[in-house]
Amino acid sequence: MTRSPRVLVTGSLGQLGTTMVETLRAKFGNENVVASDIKKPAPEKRATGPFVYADVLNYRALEQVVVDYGIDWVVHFSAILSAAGERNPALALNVNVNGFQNVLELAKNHGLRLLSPSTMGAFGPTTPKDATPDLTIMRPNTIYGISKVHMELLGEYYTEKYGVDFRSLRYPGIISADSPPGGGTTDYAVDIFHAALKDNRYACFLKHDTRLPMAYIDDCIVGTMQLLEAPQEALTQRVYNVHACDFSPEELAAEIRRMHSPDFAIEYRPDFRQAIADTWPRTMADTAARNDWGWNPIFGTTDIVRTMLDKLGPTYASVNSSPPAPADAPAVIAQQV
Ligand SMILES: NC(=O)C1=CN([C@@H]2O[C@H](COP(=O)(O)OP(=O)(O)OC[C@H]3O[C@@H](n4cnc5c(N)ncnc54)[C@H](O)[C@@H]3O)[C@@H](O)[C@H]2O)C=CC1
Ligand SMILES: CC(=O)[C@H](N)C(=O)O
Repeated sequence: MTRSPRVLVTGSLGQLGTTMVETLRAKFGNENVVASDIKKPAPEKRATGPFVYADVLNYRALEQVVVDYGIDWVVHFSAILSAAGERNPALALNVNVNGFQNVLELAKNHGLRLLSPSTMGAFGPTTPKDATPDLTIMRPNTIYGISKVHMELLGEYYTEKYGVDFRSLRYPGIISADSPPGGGTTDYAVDIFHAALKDNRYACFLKHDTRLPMAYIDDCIVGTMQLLEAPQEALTQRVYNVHACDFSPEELAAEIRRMHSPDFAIEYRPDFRQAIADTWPRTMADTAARNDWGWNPIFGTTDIVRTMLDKLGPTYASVNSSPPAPADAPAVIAQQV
């Protein structure tokens, strides 16, 4: 392909889609990246390039976008995450299974490259928890995990049977200051920064010692671009573990105390998300991703904490220094963060 690929991003208004669209547009040109979701974009997002309202459950609507815009590649980010999925398993099953099947059929029928991320949540309680390999026991007990195993296997099947260029990475929890998380078990690792800067205290929904794999958004997006652009012949498998760092809530809180405030207070009130986290790996082995297409994350826990505090700090500094809002004014925090 000599011209820039034309890329469709589903779920473009979610936590990862927001940054992925910006990155793709910077690389391939605004007009070559079509953002889509079932929400209304803010005017500033709409201004940077094409946006279409498209439900991934509607095959014809997706196909029309592919035909109208001459799409070559699809980055499929529409999904219902782990905690939201346990709240509404029927919705998660529908979006994650039927939505993915639609996108996969589209890739088959129109010769598209398809990147659809998986997750550490595709592993389950009987999976080895440390240095979890790419190939191991996968018997998740969340609807999110079950739907992602289905996605991985079906993608591989379409590659084998129909030659679809399907690619996937099993992300750890992703931490970003730029867009809010969408209903996952690792959301605490974003929420904690907002709470630290706003109130200097946080009530964590996971236990103090729950160690999970994590990555900063910049590493996540760089790695996703690397896999998306890798030559077919470099890929020895279709689905890759990626790991950047791992920590527990108490370790994260200690770093926040060190870098932000020694008085930062955290209490632990585990809820239903603890049972989900308990089934996930503590660390993942990602040698194949490093060897095949150059996965090489640079943000460790300390870097993440410093970056999150630096990026979010100014917003809260201005909020905290504002005069008290009148009782009937809308919440400033909700508007700005
Ligand atoms: N954020 C994270 O920590 C991780 C994310 N992932 C995966 O990365 C992908 C993106 O995740 P996030 O951006 O965090 O999710 P998110 O929940 O922030 O965004 C998902 C987007 O999908 C859209 N969506 C939902 N139903 C739809 C439908 N029927 N049609 C079209 N769009 C629909 C939502 O409106 C939302 O904007 C997902 O596949 C997720 O499983 C995997 C591991 C970690
Ligand atoms: C790890 C994920 O897939 C996501 N962040 C979630 O917690 O559901």
